[in-house]
Amino acid sequence: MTRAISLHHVSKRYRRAEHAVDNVSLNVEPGEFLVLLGPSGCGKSTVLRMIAGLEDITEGDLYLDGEHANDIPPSERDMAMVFQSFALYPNMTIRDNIGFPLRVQDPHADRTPRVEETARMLGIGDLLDRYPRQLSGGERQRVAMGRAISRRPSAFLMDEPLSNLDAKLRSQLRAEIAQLTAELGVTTLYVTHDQVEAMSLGHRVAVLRGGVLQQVGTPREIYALPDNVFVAAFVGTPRMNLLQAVVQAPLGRPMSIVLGRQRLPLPAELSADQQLLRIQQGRQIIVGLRSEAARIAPPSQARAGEVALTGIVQHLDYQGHETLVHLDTGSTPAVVADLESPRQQQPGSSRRTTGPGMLTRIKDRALAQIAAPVAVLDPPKAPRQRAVSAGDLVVRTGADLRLRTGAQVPLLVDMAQLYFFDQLGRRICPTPAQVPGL
Ligand SMILES: Nc1ncnc2c1ncn2[C@@H]1O[C@H](COP(=O)(O)OP(=O)(O)OP(=O)(O)O)[C@@H](O)[C@H]1O
Repeated sequence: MTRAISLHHVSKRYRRAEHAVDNVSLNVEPGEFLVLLGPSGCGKSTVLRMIAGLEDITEGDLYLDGEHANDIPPSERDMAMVFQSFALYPNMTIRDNIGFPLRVQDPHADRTPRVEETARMLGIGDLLDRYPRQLSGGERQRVAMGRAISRRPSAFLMDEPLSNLDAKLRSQLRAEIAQLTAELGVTTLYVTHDQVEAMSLGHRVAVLRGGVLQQVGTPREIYALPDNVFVAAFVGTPRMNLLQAVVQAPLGRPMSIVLGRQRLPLPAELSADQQLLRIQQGRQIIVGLRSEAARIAPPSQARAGEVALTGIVQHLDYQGHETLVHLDTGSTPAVVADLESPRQQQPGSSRRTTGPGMLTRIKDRALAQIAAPVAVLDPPKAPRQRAVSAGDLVVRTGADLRLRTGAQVPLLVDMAQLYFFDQLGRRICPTPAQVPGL
């Protein structure tokens, strides 16, 4: 049997500390693979542990198959957890490790068929008589998985099970986990801070920040229609470029988006989506563009819907099959609070910042209005003193394009691929109707 798991306005506070999990509501369908994604400390493990019954729920309700489950003891929830650390019994063989939950369930039952079938599914059938110390990290994590699945629980709760493994093994085991859980058809909640893992594994992904659920959707929805700048910046590699901008909508003249010292003209005939920007006239907004939304090419090669900018090459990030070009276009990146690895400014940068006091005040004010997104913008008309920077825009090019740092290059931006977010970081457009194939 596989379970439906439902959280209704669930919060967790550890003693008097602030919320580790704040008013999370989430439905996981039977047989679904749902990934909880977010930076370190955002409350992912706490959500998982509350579902497992290892943590009390401070407020709100948990339902398992529709039954109120806040007070059901962990042993009666019929769930199996897999942790980051393998935690195998060192003095037991692999056979006994995998069979251990079955022994607890029924000491007299013949465990052999189930243990051998489980080991076969995980490709460790030939390791059953070894001890954990005689296995590699990947093999040990397979055994840990085997122990979780041997008694066929109704749900798997996996807490960063692959994070101790090297990249190659991680990607191999990721594929195996996807296959295995699909084969077993068991509801799975999987915690990770790795967006690549989340996007490749989850039927749906739930993004958390600071204990607050930001967005739940299929990987495609999360990538194509991020609800706010946090999700936009957290999902996708390289990170979405997020630039501070101002909307100019003069009466009787075409609208444009001012990005520092350059501007993006909008067509005279605005799409329904672009009309939504009109009410932002004169306000600061955030423009988001993924690195594939702009290309290095002269205005003469512009296709319909592309507009020209220029940038100065700051840094070339050679990736083998492509190069990521870091450019300075004279605009100012928006700061997204709580991102694990915000884009660093290079040493020597003397760009004016708002300072920690100001940042905190703006952030607090934003949080007071909405519990979710926070973007921090420079105050309007802040004098900009720019020196060396890591650039404000990253663009992909073919690896064979020869560029040198310091050179000015022409850019073409595909206006159809832009995202616009309001001052608090909430998406204004595109609207779902504008994104085909979702
Ligand atoms: N037992 C505890 N007592 C007090 N605070 C705790 C406890 N466990 C977790 N926290 C706090 O709750 C918040 C959420 O922690 P949690 O472990 O759920 O985050 P996470 O997203 O899983 O992080 P990571 O990816 O680093 O494991 C953090 O601020 C953490 O310090």
